[in-house]
Amino acid sequence: MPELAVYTDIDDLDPAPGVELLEDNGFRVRVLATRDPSEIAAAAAEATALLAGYAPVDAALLDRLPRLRIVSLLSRGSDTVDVAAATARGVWVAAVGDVAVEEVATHAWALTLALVRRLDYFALSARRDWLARPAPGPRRLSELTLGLIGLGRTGSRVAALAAGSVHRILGYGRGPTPPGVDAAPLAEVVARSDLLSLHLPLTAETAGLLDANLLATARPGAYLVNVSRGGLVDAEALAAALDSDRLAGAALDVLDVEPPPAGDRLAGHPKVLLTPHVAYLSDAAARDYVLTQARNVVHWRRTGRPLHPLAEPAARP
Ligand SMILES: NC(=O)C1=CN([C@@H]2O[C@H](COP(=O)(O)OP(=O)(O)OC[C@H]3O[C@@H](n4cnc5c(N)ncnc54)[C@H](O)[C@@H]3O)[C@@H](O)[C@H]2O)C=CC1
Ligand SMILES: O=C(O)C(=O)CO
Repeated sequence: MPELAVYTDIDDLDPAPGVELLEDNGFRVRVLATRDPSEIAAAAAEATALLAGYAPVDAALLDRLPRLRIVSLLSRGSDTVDVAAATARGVWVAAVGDVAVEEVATHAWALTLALVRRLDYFALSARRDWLARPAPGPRRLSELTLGLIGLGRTGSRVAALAAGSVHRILGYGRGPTPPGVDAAPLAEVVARSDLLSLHLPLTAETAGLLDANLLATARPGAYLVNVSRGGLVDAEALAAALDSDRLAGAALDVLDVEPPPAGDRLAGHPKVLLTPHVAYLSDAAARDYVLTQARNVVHWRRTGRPLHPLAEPAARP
C-alpha cells in the first residue's frame, strides 16, 4: 500500500503541482480544506506526511497521528507547529526555505511607501472629490528614519530596498547587521524611527513584543508596518496608539486572528491599511511555495531528511 500524504489547508493556492509531484513519487494524496484537528486526525490517521497550511499542529493532534514522520509547512514561519512536540515524537518539521523573500520585502516596502505617501487616502479622494488635503499629509521620505525590527532574510532585503531613499536605517535583531543598517537596541529603534517595520518570527519570546509600554515610546506620528505575524503586536495597545495619534497609521498584512472576526478593532480601524496575508504572493511564489512544500516530503522519502528542516527529530521510532 503506498504511503499517504495529507494536505490540511492550502489557503487559496492551487495544490496541483504538489499533488502531482507526490503522486509521481509513489504517495497516495488526500487534499482536505480544513484546520479542524478532529477532521485532520480522522483523515490523516494513516498518513506518514502532513502538508500543513495554517492548521495548528500541536501535541494533541500529533498524538492522534501515530504513523506521521514529517510535517511540511506551506510557510517560512513555523508558529503554527509545536516543533518541540513533533521532534520529541520522531517527526520532522520542514518549511519552505527562502521562497518569496523578495515578495515579502517588496510588500513591506510598498506598504511603507503607501503610508508615507498617504496612498490609501488619495486612492479614495481622487474618485470622491479630487482635491484633498489629508491630515497628516504625505511625508518627505529622505528625512525619515526607518527602524527594522528583525534583520534576517526579510529585514535585510527591506534594508536593501530602502537604502538611499531614507535618511537613516536603524535595526534591531540577532546575527549579522546588514549593510547600511545601524544596529541599536530595540528601545532605541522604537523611540527614534519614523517608520517601524517588523520582521521577526512569532515565538514565545517575541509574542506581544510591541506592547503598550513600548508603543508609548514611539516617535509621535510614526508609522508601523507588520507583514510578519499579528501576534508580535498587542492588538489593543496598537489600536489605542492609533486612537491617541501616537502612531499616525499602520499597515498590516497579518492579524492575530485571520480572517479577522466581525468587529476586529484593527481590521476596521480607519488608520489601518490592511492586506489579507498576501505579502508572499506572486504567481511565481505561489507555485514555489506549493512545490517546495511537496519537495520536502519527496526529499525526506528519498534521503531520510527534508530539504529545509527546521529541527532534527529527537527520536526516530
Ligand atoms: N505575510 C507573509 O506572507 C509572510 C510572513 N512571513 C513572516 O515573516 C517572518 C520573518 O521571516 P524571515 O525574514 O524569513 O525570517 P528569518 O528567520 O530569516 O529572520 C528572522 C530574524 O529574527 C531574528 N530573531 C528571532 N527572534 C528574535 C528575538 N527575540 N530578538 C531579536 N531577533 C530575533 C532571527 O535571528 C532572524 O535574524 C516569518 O517568521 C513569518 O512569520 C514570512 C513569509 C511570508
Ligand atoms: O511563509 C509564511 O510564513 C507565510 O506567512 C506565508 O503565508
